[in-house]
Formats: sequence, structure tokens, C-alpha cells
Amino acid sequence: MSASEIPVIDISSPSPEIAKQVLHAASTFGFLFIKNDGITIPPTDIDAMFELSKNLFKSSTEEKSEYAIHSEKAGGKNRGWVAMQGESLDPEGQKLGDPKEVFNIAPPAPDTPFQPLPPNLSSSSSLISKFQSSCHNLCQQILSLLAIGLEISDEEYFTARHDETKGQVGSIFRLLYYPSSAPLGDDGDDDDDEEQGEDTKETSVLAGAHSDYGTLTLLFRLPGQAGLELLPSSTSSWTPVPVNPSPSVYAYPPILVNIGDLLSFWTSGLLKSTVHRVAFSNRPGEGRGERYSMAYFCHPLDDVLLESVPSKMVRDFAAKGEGGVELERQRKRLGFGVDDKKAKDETLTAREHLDRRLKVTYGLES
Ligand SMILES: O=C(O)CCC(=O)C(=O)O
Ligand SMILES: [Fe+2]
Repeated sequence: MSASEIPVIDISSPSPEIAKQVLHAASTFGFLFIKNDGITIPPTDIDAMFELSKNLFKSSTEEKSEYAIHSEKAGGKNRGWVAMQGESLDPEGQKLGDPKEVFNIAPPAPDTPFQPLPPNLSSSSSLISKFQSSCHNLCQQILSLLAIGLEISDEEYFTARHDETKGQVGSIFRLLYYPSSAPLGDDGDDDDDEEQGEDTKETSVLAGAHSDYGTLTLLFRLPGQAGLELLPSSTSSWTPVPVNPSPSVYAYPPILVNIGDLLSFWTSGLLKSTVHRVAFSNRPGEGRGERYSMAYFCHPLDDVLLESVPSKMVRDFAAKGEGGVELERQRKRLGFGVDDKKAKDETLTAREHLDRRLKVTYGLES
């Protein structure tokens, strides 16, 4: 496939026809663009969030490390700051962690104070929570279209399972920063380059190959800072995805959406959680500029089960033998270890699944 095949869909007037377009993109590419009409997620908010993110990552290591990921100060598990090489999205393929910094912000839960934030974020907490709710609302609109596209009789099947007013969800809004680098060639760490894979002499991998853990991800990038590449299951070559597929048509870059592992599980693999990475091609003698991105990872309520959705289309797909939850698990290398009897034999909840993925990503002990 080529990235130009990923459709830009206008969902401002939802209809069964639009639902089919969303379903088609989700089951073919696992990626789609949503047209940003300027209202869905106001571009001024996107710009303001990027400015906040730049200020945050420019602050000193001492300031950021006060809010270290998983720490009490940062509000607990999966919240707060991840230092350079602090996480590995592809632990089997990469020896070193990703050369990026990250700050994870959870959505405000009912009756719970906003997670503690460093001063340069907390002074804009109303912008952050407005941005998070715009993202959440867009995810709900897409989920509603997917339920219609899949002909699930309960059109609220997905949205009810992502209703943030009903309890704790695993969603995370993530700011990402990939620092610039000096030209490669004489850094003396050839061994590490080799460990990272065959093509790293020509390509620096900034975020290792992975699929996202949750339901849906919304991804925001800056013009001139593309970097994202997909590995469609039908091919073995990495396909770059532009920030704005058609700048002359779309005044605002459309919002990139990708299907996460949970939607893939729920639909026995009919919807594709496509493997992707962030890479930069090294031209001899040239360094790499810094890169910023933001990802909103939409997850369900913690107690939602990883079970098949009631859709004839999903049952028919699974019956053809192309899909199935077990197969999906193997494809995504989600055998959580031979000792993990529960993951093998029982239906996990969304929270149990997320905790297992985080454990692998961060090398957590419990
Ligand atoms: O930085 C990007 O463009 C993508 C990051 C990503 O795929 C992720 O954090 O899951
Ligand atoms: Fe990702």
C-alpha cells in the first residue's frame, strides 16, 4: 500500500455511508485521517498544546524528574515524565530504549483532582483538560461510527464502555519530544547500531516498532516533522505517513487516527492494529532536527472485558479462520509468559491487559 491510500474522512455529518468508510479504513489500513473542520479539535488549541510541550521539555532534568513516571508525585502508575531511553516500544528488537522524552497525563477522573503537574503545565491545566475532552469526544464519535459500521445492534456498545463519567479509564494524553542529534558516523557506538537492526545505518529508529495498546489513538504532529511509518500486514516495507496528505485541500492537518490492540481483539482481528514506528533517514554528514508529537490514547473503563463484540460481521470474519483472538495475541506477541495462566485461559479486563503491556514496556517488576 502507499500512504496516499489512507482516506481523509469528514465525519461532521455522520451517516451509515460515513460509518462504512471508517470501517473500511480501520479494517484495511488500521489508520485513517479525520478532517479537522477547525471545530473538532481547534487548531489554536493544538498549537497552544505544542507550545506548552516545548516549554515543558526545555525545563531542567531536575524539574522534570520530580514528576518521574509511576512516582507518587506524578500521580502513580503510567503518569509523569519518562527520561531519554526510559521506555522501549520494541523490547525484542531494540537493545536501547527509544531516544525520546515523554510526559503522560491522565484524564481527570470523576471526583478526583487533576494529577500533579509541573508548574509550566499546571498553569495551563484548563487548556489541557479541554484538549483531553476534545480528543475523548472525537474518539467517541469514531467509536459510534464503528459500532454502526459493524452492525452491532446496540449502537452505544463501544461508547458506553468508554464513558468517563462511569469510572476510571486507562486513557492517557502523551506529549513526546525527540531531541536533535549530531551527524552519525563517528559516534563510536557501532555495536549499539547493529543491535538496533539491519537498516539502522541508514535509518535511526526514534520510536521502536509497535502497535498501540488501547482502543484508538489520535496523533498530532507538526508540519515538516512527519517521521511516522507503518508496516501494513500485507507488505514488508515501511510506509511513511505525511502530516497533511493534501495541504492545498486541507487548511488544517487532518487528525491521524489509528486502531489499537483492543479494537483488534474485540473484532477478532477484523480491525487492524497496524504496526508503526518513528524513523529518520540518516543522510551522511547531516544531523537530525528535534521533533515533537502528541498522542491521545483512548482506553475503555478498567473493568471492560476483552471479549468478542456481538457483530455478525466479526463472527463471519473469525469463522473464515483469518482472525481470532488467539491468533491476534500471537501476532502481537502478547503471550504474556507461560506462567501467566490468567492471560492464557481467561478473558482479561482492559486494566489487566494494560498493566501487562506497561510491565513489558517499562520493564516494571509488578
Ligand atoms: O511520535 C509519533 O509520531 C508516534 C508515537 C507513537 O506511535 C506512540 O507513542 O505510540
Ligand atoms: Fe504508537
